[in-house]
Amino acid sequence: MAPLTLAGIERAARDQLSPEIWDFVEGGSGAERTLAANREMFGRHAFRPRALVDVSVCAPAVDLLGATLQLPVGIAPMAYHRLVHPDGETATARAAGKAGALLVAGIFASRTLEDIAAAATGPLWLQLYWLRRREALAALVERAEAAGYAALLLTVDAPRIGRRLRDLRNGFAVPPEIRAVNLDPALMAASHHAGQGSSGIAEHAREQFDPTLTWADLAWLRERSRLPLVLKGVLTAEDARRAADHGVDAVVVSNHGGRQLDGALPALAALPEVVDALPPHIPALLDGGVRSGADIAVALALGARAVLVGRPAFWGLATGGEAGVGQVLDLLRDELEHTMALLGRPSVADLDRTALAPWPV
Ligand SMILES: Cc1cc2nc3c(=O)[nH]c(=O)nc-3n(C[C@H](O)[C@H](O)[C@H](O)COP(=O)(O)O)c2cc1C
Ligand SMILES: CCCCCCC(=O)C(=O)O
Repeated sequence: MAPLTLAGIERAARDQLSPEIWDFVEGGSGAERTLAANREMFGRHAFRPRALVDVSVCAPAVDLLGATLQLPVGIAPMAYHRLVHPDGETATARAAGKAGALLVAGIFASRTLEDIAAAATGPLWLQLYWLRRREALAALVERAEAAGYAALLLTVDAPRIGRRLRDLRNGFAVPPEIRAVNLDPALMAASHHAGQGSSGIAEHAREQFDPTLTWADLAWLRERSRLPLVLKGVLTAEDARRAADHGVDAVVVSNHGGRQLDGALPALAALPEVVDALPPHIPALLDGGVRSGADIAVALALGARAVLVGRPAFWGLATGGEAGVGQVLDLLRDELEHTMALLGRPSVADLDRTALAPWPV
């Protein structure tokens, strides 16, 4: 029987992957408090269902930066999809397109930006880290525009890589046959070697990520591209207001899936203050701990325009390539429509804070 929950797909994925890769995917930073809290926050909300509403048609479609998503879900940017399946990002792109979901390809994609774009049939964004070598960034932006990417997403919660104890203990390094093919190999050398008590990921970031990045630098990126700009890693009202002041087009409320600052606010807890601080024309997305359609309904009710899922996409990819990612997205769609029907809120516009109450303790 096909898995009935994402947890079933997660269990199957664990059997497919080596312990080191499993730890890299699943792990968080420090004591993994934020990783756990991302999930726990969803359990703090109860639904307030309304009766006698016509729910014969439940429509989860939303508009996002000029595109329609049939499913208010995107696949979060993740490095190296080929770590978990030989087809890598092109399989993910095909599955996202079929499901009407967004794909955010990562700067450390293991397939070329052009191959990913050719496989994509839905909205496609490119994620960037701010590298010290700005000319490498500029070249990527130019390629992304030419290949038809619809937005640039800049990750702003990683001036350095979080202390991921599992990776440090495992001495995790990216296997030599898996490459960030869109970047000069010389830039990526450190990611393939783990020093004593370190990981290749941490070494690479120390060498290549620019920790001097500030709000003033966003103008440099704006000058190089007319694509909408999305900031990922906003957790406070203060930063949401600054993002709006700097003309950002959308933000992702995210703590990087608990992989960066351990002890940072759970993403769902930060969502209302960010939404309330943004002007209505700037949408907020949320990622971190979304594992079911009911979770998506909670996030939308708290004001997210859409959610991103990270690890679940890798579970699907590991277990079945394109079909596996499709299974994850189809499950999320079925569960979301089911929740909307039983909640008496048949469209996304009906999902607002009146749909929720604090879970009674
Ligand atoms: C294996 C893995 C690789 C990731 N790589 C990136 C990346 O390259 N850039 C980035 O902005 N976020 C990266 N993330 C974070 C995700 O974009 C996202 O914020 C997080 O996975 C959401 O939490 P979830 O996994 O609980 O859904 C990565 C996450 C994982 C699990
Ligand atoms: C080798 C480059 C660093 C990849 C970092 C990927 C990432 O953001 C993650 O959370 O892992």
